[in-house]
Amino acid sequence: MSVTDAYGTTESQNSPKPTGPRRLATSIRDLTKEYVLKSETVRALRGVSFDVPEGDYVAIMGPSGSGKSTLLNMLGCLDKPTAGSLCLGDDDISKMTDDQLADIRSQRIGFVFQSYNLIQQLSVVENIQVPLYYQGKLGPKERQRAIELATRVGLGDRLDHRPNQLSGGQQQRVAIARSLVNDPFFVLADEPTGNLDSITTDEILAIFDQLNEEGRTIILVTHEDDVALRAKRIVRLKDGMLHTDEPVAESDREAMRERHARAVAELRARE
Ligand SMILES: Nc1ncnc2c1ncn2[C@@H]1O[C@H](COP(=O)(O)OP(=O)(O)OP(=O)(O)O)[C@@H](O)[C@H]1O
Repeated sequence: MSVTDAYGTTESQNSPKPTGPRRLATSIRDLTKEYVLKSETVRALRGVSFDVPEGDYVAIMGPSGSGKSTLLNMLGCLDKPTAGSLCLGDDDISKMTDDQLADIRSQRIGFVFQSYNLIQQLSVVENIQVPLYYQGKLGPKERQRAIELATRVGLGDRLDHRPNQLSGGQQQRVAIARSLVNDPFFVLADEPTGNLDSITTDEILAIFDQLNEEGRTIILVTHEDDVALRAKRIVRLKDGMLHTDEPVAESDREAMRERHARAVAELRARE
């Protein structure tokens, strides 16, 4: 299946990005998801609509049961909506076959999970290459790209280490590098700092800041206000509906970055 962008052009990994109006990384319209159980139907999403332009940095929040994981599953092409649409470029995932969903999931979505989800038997470089493996792309060029990404996230001196020889923060860096290897529509991060201490959380959020400054689109699910306030925009779900969708003022983002940096400096001084 070819993957086309919002202008109908087929994208390749290195295709130059056209200038002009901002393209959409994803467009969500009246997204509805119902789970049919024996005795009841759970309406997990009830008509959610919003767009994510390329280069945006969105935090998705909401109380337990509000539909965040359900939305994340669809953004990650792990599940299809009951009604409504979710477009990645011009492709609506609700119209895709399971095979097409699997292709787009492995080729154009970058996942970062709370629990890193690395393969213990593989080295840092090999873990970063895993999404390419599923496309049969494992030549020297791809290995070089994985090495560059490892170096990019500060693991240039850990290329042959296994996950169990790395700290939690280093493992999450591997996961971030892996998420970028396919030049994804967006990086989809599910509570990426949930298992990390505050120093490491700040380091990981700094990597996201940097990636976003370079134009990467980031969609992140979090329960933590401090993490959400590093994003450019916060979408809140409530009872399966979009409750609020608000930009984060640059001054608030900067204040949060400074607060994190101060906290890290204080912790380091105590060590
Ligand atoms: N596979 C499923 N079958 C039936 N109901 C489900 C299923 N998955 C989720 N739900 C229900 O859909 C609603 C939304 O769940 P979801 O997991 O998306 O919420 P959430 O915001 O991610 O919650 P949390 O923050 O606790 O992870 C809940 O009422 C949940 O019980």
